[in-house]
Amino acid sequence: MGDFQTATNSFLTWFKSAGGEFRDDLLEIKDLRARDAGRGIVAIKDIPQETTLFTIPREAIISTETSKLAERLPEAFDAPADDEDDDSEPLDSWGSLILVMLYEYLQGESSKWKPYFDVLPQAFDTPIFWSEAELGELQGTCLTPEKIGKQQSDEMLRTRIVPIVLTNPTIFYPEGVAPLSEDDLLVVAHRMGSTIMAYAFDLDNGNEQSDDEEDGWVEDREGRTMLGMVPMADILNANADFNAHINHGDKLEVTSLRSDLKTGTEILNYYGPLPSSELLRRYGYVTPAHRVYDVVELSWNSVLSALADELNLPAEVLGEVETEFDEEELEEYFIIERDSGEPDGEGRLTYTAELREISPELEEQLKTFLKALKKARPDSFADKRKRGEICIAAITQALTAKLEQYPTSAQEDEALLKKGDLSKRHRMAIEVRLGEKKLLQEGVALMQQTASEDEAATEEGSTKRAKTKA
Ligand SMILES: C[S@@+](CC[C@H](N)C(=O)[O-])C[C@H]1O[C@@H](n2cnc3c(N)ncnc32)[C@H](O)[C@@H]1O
Repeated sequence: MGDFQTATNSFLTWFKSAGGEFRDDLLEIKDLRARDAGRGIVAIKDIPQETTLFTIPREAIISTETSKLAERLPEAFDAPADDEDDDSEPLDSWGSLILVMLYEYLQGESSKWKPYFDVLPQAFDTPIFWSEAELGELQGTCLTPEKIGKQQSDEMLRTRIVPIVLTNPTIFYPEGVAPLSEDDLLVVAHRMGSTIMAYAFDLDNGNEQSDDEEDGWVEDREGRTMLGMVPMADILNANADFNAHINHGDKLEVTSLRSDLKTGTEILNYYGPLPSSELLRRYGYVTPAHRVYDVVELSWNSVLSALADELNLPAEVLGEVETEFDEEELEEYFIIERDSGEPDGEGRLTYTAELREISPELEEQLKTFLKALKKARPDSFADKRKRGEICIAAITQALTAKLEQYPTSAQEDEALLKKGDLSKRHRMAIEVRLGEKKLLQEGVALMQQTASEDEAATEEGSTKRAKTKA
C-alpha cells in the first residue's frame, strides 16, 4: 500500500477514535490525484436526501479552544506587551489559529492531531507561492500583488507569529527536539496560513438560533468569528454546483442535499459564489462551474481617461473637476459581474447567468461627474441626451482598454487551452484571465446594445414629435 493510502487509512482510524462518525457503508475517501483534486469523498452507494454522512465532535476540531496552547501560553493571545504602538491588537482569529497550528505541528507525534496533519497538504498552488514568471500570467486580472498579499502576510508572520515561537522554545518544541531557524519557521508559518485559508471553517458556536446555522461555508475571513480546522469536513472538495451541507450544531454534521446522489458521485461542499480569481487565490484551483461568478474590476481612472478622449479635453480639466468632490465621494474601482442567481435547494446551478448592467454605481458616478463638468465647462457637451451617449462611449472605451491590459488576447488564450501542454498554474492563470475577458466582451456588447436602443428610442421620439407637429 502506498504512503498516500496508508495516511488516509490512519486518518480514518484516528477520526473514529476521536469520536467522529463516518458512514463507510456509504462513502469512501478516494485518491483523486489523477485529476489534481487530492483526496475527496465519494458515494459507494446511492444515498437518499438528508442522510447524515458523517459527524465531527467539536473536541476533534483544532482551534484555540481545543489546543493546549491557549492554556500553556495565554499571553500569546493578548496584545503585545512591550509594543510602543498603542494600536497593536491581540491576534485575530487568523493569527491565533496559525499559532495554534504551528504549535500542534511542532509537537509532532505528541500532538493528538498527528494523523490529521499527515493528510494535510505540504504544498499549494495558491498564487502566494507562484514565481514571478507564473504571476506574470495573471497580469491585468483582479489578482494584483496587493490582493495576493505575499508581502503583507510575510510581514504579519515575521512580526506577530514567528517571534512568539522563537521566544518560547520549551513550549513549542517537545523535549529533545531542536528548534527551527527563523527562516524555516517562516516557511512553516506560511504553510499553516495557506492551509487555514484553504481548509479552515468559520465556526459558529452551535447555538441553534444562530443566523449562520444553515451555512456549511462561511465566507468571513476577516478575523471576527472563531476559525477551526475540521477534520473530515475538509476532505470534501467543493464546487459551485454542490450536493452536501454542513450543519453547525453540538457536533458538526454533514448531510446529503440531493434526492439523487448516485453511487460514484463525489460529495461536494460549497465555498460560496466565488469568482475564479478568488477561488484560485484562496484555494489554488478553478472549476468551470464557478465561471458564472467571474468578476472584473474597472478603475475610475481608466473611465476618466476614456472620458477625456471622448470629450477631447485635456486630462487636467477632468482632474480639476475631480477636486470638487470629497475623496470618499468617488469610488476608485467598480465591480462588473453577472446576475448569477443562487444555487437551488439541492445545490444545483439552474439560473442562467447574464450580464444585465455594467455597474449601477459607475453609471451614477459618471453621471454625477458629467453634471459637475457641465457646470464648470458648459460647452463640454450639449445636453442630457449627449451626456448619455458620452457615458456609454466612455465605458465602452474603458472596457476595451482593460481588455488590452492582459498579456494575451481571448483567442490566444483559447488556443493555448486547446493545446493542452500547460502546467497546472499556467492553465489556471489562463482560465482566470479568459473568464475576465469574456465578461469584458459581454460588457462591450451590452454597451453597444444599449447605444442602439437609445438611438432607436431617440429616432422614434423625433418621428413622433414630427407627426404631432404635422
Ligand atoms: C478543503 S480541501 C479539500 C480536500 C483536498 N482535496 C485534500 O486532498 O486535502 C481544499 C483543497 O482541495 C482542492 N479542491 C477542492 N475542491 C476541488 C475541486 N472541485 N477540484 C479540484 N481541487 C479541489 C483545492 O486544492 C483546495 O485548496
